Amino acid sequence: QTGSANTNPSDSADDEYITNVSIGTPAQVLPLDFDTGSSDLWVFSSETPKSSASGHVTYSPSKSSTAKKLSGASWSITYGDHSSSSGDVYTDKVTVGGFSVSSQAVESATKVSTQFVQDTVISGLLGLGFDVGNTVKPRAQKTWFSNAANSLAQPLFTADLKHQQTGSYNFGFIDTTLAKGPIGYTPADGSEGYWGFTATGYSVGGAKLNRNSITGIADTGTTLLLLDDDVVNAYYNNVESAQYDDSQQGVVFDCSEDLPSFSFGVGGTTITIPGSLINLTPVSDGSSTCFGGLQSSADIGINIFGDVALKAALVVFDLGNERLGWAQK
Ligand SMILES: N#Cc1c(N)n[nH]c1N1CCCC1
Repeated sequence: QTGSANTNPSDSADDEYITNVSIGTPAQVLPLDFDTGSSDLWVFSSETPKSSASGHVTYSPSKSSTAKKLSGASWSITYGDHSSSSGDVYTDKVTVGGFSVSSQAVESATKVSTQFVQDTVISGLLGLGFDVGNTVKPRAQKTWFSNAANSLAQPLFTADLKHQQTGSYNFGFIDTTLAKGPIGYTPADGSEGYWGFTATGYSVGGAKLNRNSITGIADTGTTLLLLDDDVVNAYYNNVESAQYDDSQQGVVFDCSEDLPSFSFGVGGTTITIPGSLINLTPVSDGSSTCFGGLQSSADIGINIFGDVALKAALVVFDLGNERLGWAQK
């Protein structure tokens, strides 16, 4: 068995990607942010304060004949950007791309932070990280993918995110026609709950890859490519107008710049991010100053291959073999 779901950028900056998920009986369809960097499936619900839920599609367990309260269970999560949410837990049928998990932990939000209240295009997150990262207490719950894995044709999923176009999350199969190059596989470290891996080197503007390895995570829930300062500087030294903008909290440059590509080696293959994907968006509507898609990870303490990097590749999240596959597209 397999599943295939379309995913769409939330706005003109590809800030996040929205995927519809069916929860309960009859189906309640919620737009969720699929996040390989976390491991909770949580939603805005009938239990979310009305003022916070305004503008959001919500899940009502009382309207689902298959919903069951998970007695005594609670959850609370804080993300790296300091956004947070918490609440209680139900189990219900959850269908993604036509594949159903009959009893999935659906974490209902009784509290959500301002960032989520304001982000009305999503109704929550579907974590695709490792189960060790799940925040439900007293007993951690499995992710939707973890519950699905044994019934899928293969215990893997792929992410095909695109710039300003519809992409896909496929479950249980690899559609190699989505890629232009071979899939390079490398071991994945799930011990922290993330999909950790090591790139073997990098280069700017089509030069030969160096041998400076980069260890980081493949994270669909992060917009940017966040790397060490020495890598960021090596890149922007090639961008004449690049400067650090305190108010924007990042490197900006003239939108008219012809940006170099950024390449990294992984699993014996090379993934090249075209410069166009690194010109993320004007700092404000109509501005001729643009914000960089490559920024420093120094304040985070972990390198994050977020959507800017993922948009250049077909990425295979292979749980069965504890490995990540990257293919140029
Ligand atoms: N910060 C952060 C973060 C991350 N590294 N992966 N997913 C994240 N979020 C999902 C929703 C809010 C933040």
